[in-house]
Amino acid sequence: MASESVKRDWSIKDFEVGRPLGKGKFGRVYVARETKTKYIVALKVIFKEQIEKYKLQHQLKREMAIQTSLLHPHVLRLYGWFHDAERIFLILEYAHGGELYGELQRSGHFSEQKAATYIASLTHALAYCHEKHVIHRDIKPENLLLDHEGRLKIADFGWSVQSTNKRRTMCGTLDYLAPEMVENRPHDYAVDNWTLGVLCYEFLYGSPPFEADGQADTFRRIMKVDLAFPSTPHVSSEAKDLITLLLVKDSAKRLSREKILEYPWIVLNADPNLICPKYDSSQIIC
Ligand SMILES: Cc1nn(C)cc1-c1nc2c(-c3cnn(Cc4ccccc4)c3)c(Cl)cnc2[nH]1
Repeated sequence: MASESVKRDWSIKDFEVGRPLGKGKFGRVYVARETKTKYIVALKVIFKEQIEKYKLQHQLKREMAIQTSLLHPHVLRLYGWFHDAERIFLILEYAHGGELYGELQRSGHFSEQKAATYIASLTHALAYCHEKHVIHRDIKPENLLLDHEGRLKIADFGWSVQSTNKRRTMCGTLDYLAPEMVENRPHDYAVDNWTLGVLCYEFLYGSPPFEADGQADTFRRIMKVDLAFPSTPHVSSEAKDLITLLLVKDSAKRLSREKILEYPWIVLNADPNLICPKYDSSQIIC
């Protein structure tokens, strides 16, 4: 996709569209093959009518601008886009390994090695995003994909923002919300650190730490940081300590990205073969 990805006049004729991969509220994602190069991509099809109905033009433009600008091995690439009368097409990197959420549902929970590898991958990706003043704000297992070697890829920047000023107003989805987002207070990069704590817990126990029957109960549990660790032999006290250092109500006191990557449980368990701090100059960036 190297030279083609800078092509300005893509159309649906440039692709052989295959099976649907998933569906979101505003459209579906299909696997597709670029006809000339045979390059496999994911084609996200969004209906203009839906975007107009929910007044999401600005959010979609922001998602596209942000994801196009991000170049990191653990962030799904947005190679380009095009549109016709009814639809907008996003040409996305295809993640051959599918949705991490499906793997978590099938296995029930991950090993400490797999959980630490995914948390380290996410931390590198977030460090990169935060350097570019991007807060994802909606990291959850449903937005995480895997490549053919099992490397994690963050997808769907629909709720991310380019944060030039320090604090932002609220949005986001339930179980992964930091307290400052639940209270609709301005928030910054530290919300993604909280989410790393929620995800580490969910990777190891199979469900998020503040899960409850209704939204009000989940909100209350988040605000109280009502954190409990079921007794199980497959989760070490070191893992629980890391989660506890991330799920801190005061955002300024959450473990920093640098400290996460140096944390002994991460260093001991993460697989360096599946973690890419960044693209190096020798890698061909399509
Ligand atoms: C599923 C699946 N199974 N296998 C073997 C590969 C995949 C795969 N899926 C993707 C996908 C993919 C699919 N659905 N979704 C979820 C979604 C759908 C619509 C709007 C927003 C989010 C992402 C992508 Cl983008 C990019 N690459 C993908 N690869």
